[in-house]
Amino acid sequence: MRYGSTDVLDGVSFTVSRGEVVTLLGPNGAGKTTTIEILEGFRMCSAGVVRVLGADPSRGDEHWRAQLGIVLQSWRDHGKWRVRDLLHHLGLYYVPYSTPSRRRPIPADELIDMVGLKEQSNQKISKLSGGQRRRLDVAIGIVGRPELLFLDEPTAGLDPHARREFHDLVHRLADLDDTTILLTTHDLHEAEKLADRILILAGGRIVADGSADQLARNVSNQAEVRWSREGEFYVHPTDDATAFVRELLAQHGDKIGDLEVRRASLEDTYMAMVHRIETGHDNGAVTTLERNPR
Ligand SMILES: Nc1ncnc2c1ncn2[C@@H]1O[C@H](COP(=O)(O)OP(=O)(O)OP(=O)(O)O)[C@@H](O)[C@H]1O
Repeated sequence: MRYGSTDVLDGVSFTVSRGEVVTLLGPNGAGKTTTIEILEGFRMCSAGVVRVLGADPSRGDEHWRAQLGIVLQSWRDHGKWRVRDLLHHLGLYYVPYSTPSRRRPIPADELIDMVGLKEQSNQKISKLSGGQRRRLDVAIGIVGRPELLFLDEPTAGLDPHARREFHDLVHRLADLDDTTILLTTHDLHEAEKLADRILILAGGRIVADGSADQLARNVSNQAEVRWSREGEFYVHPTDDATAFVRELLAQHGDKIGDLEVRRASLEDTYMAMVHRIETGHDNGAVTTLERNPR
């Protein structure tokens, strides 16, 4: 993908299966929004082939568009509308696309309940707080019970409680409605919690593709074993934590306490991979690993 004479995406290639929750991570300016906008049909790519639900997004018709849910990074419209009225009104667009297996739209009151806006349902949108506005954005994104949902930094501005509720909602959409979800976030804990699969975009290309656990193991196979014995605390790095712990217990049995095995976190992995790209120590290969069953 090229803006003017600058290539911002180059050779980005991935497939997402139905019902999968995929998180796109990457530093500011890596091209996450550009990627999502191409998939949504909002931006034409300058080269390459893109298929979303079987269609070229730049030529997607109304029927194709009705299968998608989109939550953009930010938008500020409909200030004079009241929450319930807007959701009801937007829902009407999806009525012709309802099927026996996928009832469309989600009724406004059910939706309001799902995103935790019951107390604000009759409030004007211009009066909502930033976090409440974000919940409304998510409600607008899912009103048509989408097959495929794009979420661009959906939890920016949400408090911890709202964030947790949003995570439950994502799991519910994926598990109960078999919704395929592609989201971007800068919150690595969130990525780890939500994603079946993580794609890391850096330097205009995908540098890693796998579950959080698999990515961590790829960066470092070493685990850290921590324990206490007779009031002393110990730490030992090892490539085979299971064998080490077995031996430790065989030698010291009941005297071992506070046993912990720690692996590299997603943050360690992410930092290492992005650092490799930014310092030019990358070999150009994509780290592709198995997927994580939810
Ligand atoms: N309309 C545009 N015209 C020219 N360049 C653009 C345009 N939109 C984005 N870019 C550039 O393309 C690159 C990728 O931007 P993009 O918004 O896709 O990144 P991002 O990964 O979503 O970033 P962030 O995490 O900051 O949201 C950046 O270098 C940006 O400056």
